[in-house]
Amino acid sequence: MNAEPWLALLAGELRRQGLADPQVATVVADVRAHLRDSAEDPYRAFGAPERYAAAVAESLRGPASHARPVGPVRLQADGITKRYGRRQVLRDVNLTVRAGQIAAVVGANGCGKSTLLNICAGLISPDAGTVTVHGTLSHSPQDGGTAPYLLPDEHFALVGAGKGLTRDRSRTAGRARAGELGWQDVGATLAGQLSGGTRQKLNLVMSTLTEPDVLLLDEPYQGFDRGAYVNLWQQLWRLRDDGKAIVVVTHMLNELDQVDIVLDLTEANS
Ligand SMILES: Nc1ncnc2c1ncn2[C@@H]1O[C@H](COP(=O)(O)OP(=O)(O)OP(=O)(O)O)[C@@H](O)[C@H]1O
Repeated sequence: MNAEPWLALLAGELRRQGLADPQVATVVADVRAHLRDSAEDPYRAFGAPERYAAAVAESLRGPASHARPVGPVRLQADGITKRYGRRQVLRDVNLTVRAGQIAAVVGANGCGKSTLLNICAGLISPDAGTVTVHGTLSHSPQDGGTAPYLLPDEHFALVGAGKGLTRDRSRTAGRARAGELGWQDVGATLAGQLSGGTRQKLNLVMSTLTEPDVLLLDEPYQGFDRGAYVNLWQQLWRLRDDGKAIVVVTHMLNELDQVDIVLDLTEANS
């Protein structure tokens, strides 16, 4: 659908909220890119423009004021630099996340968010810099990660087996996590035949099933409807309260006041 009328309303509301023109342009460009990539209806993805604008404005006014108890460092990325051929993607990026913290990695399309997550997950090497992980780690990539000819329960069993869980316990735990995301009818549909949003929920459940100390999530809400999106953040806040260190790549700026660290890679690389 044509998202431009919704984006025009958003821009007007952001200005009314007191954002400067460059900030408005950045927010609108990010949202436009997200809508283009996801092909989602803006009302479904972001809700009413005035409400989204109000939430973004509140996020940008400052980080969460409530002090939260945090634990030891779980993930430390120091001086991460990466180039692909001539293209410098990451330049001296630093990120420290402690137990009980959520870090949001934000920035324009192509600024290196997934690259940073892949480096933190150990999937690719940086040209310079180090990543130290204290504890177990799980990574939920932006796409892929599920096997099209396996059932959701079989995914749970495979992941659970890695942690020594029986098939039954894995299925029970997986279905419970799925239920928290509003996915109740985990049944006989192969992963390849699930809707995109439901497949993303499967990805997310697999990532959290083993109770990792560090959870890396790359745009985990893609294809989610509004209810599932809300459930996702509630699940992340619960995991944070349980002492997990979470890094989430997001284009959804309205939740930034609910995270502990914001790493803007567009700014970091400029
Ligand atoms: N294996 C690769 N080889 C060459 N270039 C790559 C490779 N992977 C990523 N890039 C490039 O590096 C840049 C950063 O990509 P990355 O996927 O990390 O960005 P991103 O911030 O996650 O983007 P988006 O918001 O669109 O998901 C892009 O220009 C991309 O084309």
